[in-house]
Amino acid sequence: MAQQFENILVEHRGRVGLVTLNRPQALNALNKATMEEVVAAVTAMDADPAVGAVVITGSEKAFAAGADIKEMSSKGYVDMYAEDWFREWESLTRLRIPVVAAVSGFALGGGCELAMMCDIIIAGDNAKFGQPEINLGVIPGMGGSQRLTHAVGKAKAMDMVLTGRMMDAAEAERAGLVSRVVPAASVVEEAVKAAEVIASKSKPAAMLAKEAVNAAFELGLTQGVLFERRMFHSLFATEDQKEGMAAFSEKRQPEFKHR
Ligand SMILES: CC(C)=CC(=O)SCCNC(=O)CCNC(=O)[C@H](O)C(C)(C)COP(=O)(O)OP(=O)(O)OC[C@H]1O[C@@H](n2cnc3c(N)ncnc32)[C@H](O)[C@@H]1OP(=O)(O)O
Repeated sequence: MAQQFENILVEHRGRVGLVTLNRPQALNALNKATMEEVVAAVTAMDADPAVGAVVITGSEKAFAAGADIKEMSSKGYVDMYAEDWFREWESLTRLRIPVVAAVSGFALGGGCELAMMCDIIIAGDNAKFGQPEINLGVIPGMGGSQRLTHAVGKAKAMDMVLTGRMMDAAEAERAGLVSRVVPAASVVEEAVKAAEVIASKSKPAAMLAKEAVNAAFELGLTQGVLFERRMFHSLFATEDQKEGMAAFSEKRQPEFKHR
């Protein structure tokens, strides 16, 4: 049963939390109220032992067409700086459970940046990614210049950020921005299936796997490999490691307790 908020829908499908952006009149443009609702919903899911993974999605026409241009157009520098616009979004990058973005249609500006804050992007074949802020006389402000460059490299990131052009789903997959492309009509179903697979694993292992992969963006190779090894060692303190390895030897499926 979906719970309806002003700008989002929240539901739980087994161990998967599903957040659907729901501002169709503005192509899911990310105003402050939407942002607050998304952050509150996913933060609650992150803290819920019964949730093993989260899916964030939009509509078939738009995942999100960016930050809400109308909301910020009259702001001045002091407003933007003093209110530290977009700082709240950073909490999404501190979520410890895996997050899958199911992207159909437009994922532009803040919409593309929101998708890139997720751990996996599953794109519908109608998806269009872009950082068109240059057309508005500004630049990305929610991490786009950094995360896009990490994802697709300097050549494509410069092309997109400087020209404002959109990348379709096939190009985004070739460039390494998205993990999979599926028919647009089944993007949520496919993302939930992927999230269900993740949520069926040992939760401590999945959380540490996410932390280890993300460490590759922050640490050098030697430190990153050491970090991974220590995390690997730490999992031998879990019941799930005993269960996973016993299940292998006994030729059965593991029953993880997420402990
Ligand atoms: C995070 C940072 C730092 C910055 C940003 O994200 S800035 C925003 C970047 N995004 C954009 O520049 C995209 C803006 N939108 C478009 O270019 C177009 O809407 C479109 C290409 C995505 C779709 O065009 P289409 O003709 O199909 O639809 P529209 O009639 O243009 O839009 C429908 C409805 O939605 C409103 N809309 C769309 N995007 C935004 C937005 N980012 N902020 C506020 N409102 C938006 C659009 O105005 C229209 O509503 P009205 O008919 O009431 O004007």
